[in-house]
Amino acid sequence: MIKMTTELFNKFATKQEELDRMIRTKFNFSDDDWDFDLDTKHQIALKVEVAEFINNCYDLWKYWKQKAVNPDLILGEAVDVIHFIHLILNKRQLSAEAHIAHIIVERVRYASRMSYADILDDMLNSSDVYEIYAGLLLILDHYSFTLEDIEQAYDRKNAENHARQERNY
Ligand SMILES: O=c1ccn([C@H]2C[C@H](O)[C@@H](COP(=O)(O)O)O2)c(=O)[nH]1
Repeated sequence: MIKMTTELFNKFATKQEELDRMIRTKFNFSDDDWDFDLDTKHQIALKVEVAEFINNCYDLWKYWKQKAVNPDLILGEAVDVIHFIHLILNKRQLSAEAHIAHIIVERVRYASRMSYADILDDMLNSSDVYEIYAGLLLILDHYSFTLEDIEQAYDRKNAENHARQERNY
């Protein structure tokens, strides 16, 4: 079972804030723009990444497809979801411990669920970042990814996001 640690949660929160601060400065957004005006756009971004993640976990729901899933693509989409989750959570004034407690509540709720498809369905329909985070970690665990895999993939994508902005992609 993947268990998010306070240490890794804080690391993601900090690296996300560094990336987002650079993007805010580059595109001249005030803190208020970020917290309020851009909120809808952040919600859209999260939903789109969740859908892309689910589309790559197709062996859990595309009963008509036999091709093996691509673990690298699944992990890559998962860390895009994690970027936008931490972007949104950074707007809330809560400790890492409090955030993790919310994730655990959702994980326990999922434990009574029937299938992984039910979890994906919940993630797709949810606007609750804790529910999405808990579902994501359960699905990644199902594919045998570890917390270390997630950390490495996040670090790689975070560096790529900085590089993309440097070259104005
Ligand atoms: O304010 C932002 C905007 C984008 N991203 C990151 C999250 C994803 O890893 C990636 C998605 O970008 P596209 O591939 O959808 O362009 O950008 C942020 O972290 N903060």
